[in-house]
Amino acid sequence: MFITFEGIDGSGKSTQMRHLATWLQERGQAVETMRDPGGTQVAEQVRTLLLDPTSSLDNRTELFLFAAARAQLVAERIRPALQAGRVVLCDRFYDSTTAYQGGGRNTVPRAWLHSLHEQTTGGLMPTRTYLIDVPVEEAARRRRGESDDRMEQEAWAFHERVRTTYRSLAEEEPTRVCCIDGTQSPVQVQGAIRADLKAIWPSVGAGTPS
Ligand SMILES: Nc1ncnc2c1ncn2[C@@H]1O[C@H](COP(=O)(O)OP(=O)(O)OP(=O)(O)O)[C@@H](O)[C@H]1O
Ligand SMILES: Cc1cn([C@H]2C[C@H](O)[C@@H](COP(=O)(O)O)O2)c(=O)[nH]c1=O
Repeated sequence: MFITFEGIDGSGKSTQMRHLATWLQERGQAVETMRDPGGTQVAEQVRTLLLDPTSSLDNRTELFLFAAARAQLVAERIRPALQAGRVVLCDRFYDSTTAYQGGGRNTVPRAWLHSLHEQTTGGLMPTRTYLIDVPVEEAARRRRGESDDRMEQEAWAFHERVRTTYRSLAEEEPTRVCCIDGTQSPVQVQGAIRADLKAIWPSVGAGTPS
């Protein structure tokens, strides 16, 4: 089972992934958590370059660096973990490229992004994706006081385009992308995620409740 968490910066997806990992582990599942970009030595180095506010990157360079980090993460960690029967939880994945480099920057057409993903990862897609949807204002409020990485310094309109693209992905792929109202309390958001997961994976809810 491969589950990803998506949303604009500050939406609360990392918080939700942490809580879901704990819940699954309490139910006896072998869980591996990771983040994209990152999760391997090489991909963490690429992440540092990508998110450094002083990095001046051409849009195409940025796209290829995200794709390179993901290729490494898939080869080194995600595929081996899935093959070993573990549950993989990943903070962001390919949908982030569609939303940020596609919707946000309009770097290259969507079909081109798909074929880059096919070539670099074999087209691996999550079983289920939780899109934590919050308005841009709310996400900015939640991020206040935290260090701003390069993408977070983008203009308001950029983040609006990213959010719009995410929401359209949820409409286009309702069997994979589950859009959750992220303005609710963390407990309520987690409840919605667990309810959805139990519906698509009934045996997971049968474990000892926390
Ligand atoms: N449902 C919520 N309501 C209010 N605050 C929240 C909620 N979920 C998370 N937060 C707070 O918002 C901030 C951002 O949360 P988190 O780090 O989980 O978001 P994120 O989407 O992973 O952010 P980023 O993409 O910037 O890493 C944290 O201070 C967190 O405690
Ligand atoms: C995978 C991926 C990520 N991004 C952006 C989205 C965020 O601004 C950062 C990652 O930071 P986070 O704290 O881990 O959320 O990178 C992107 O633009 N394209 C991608 O493919």
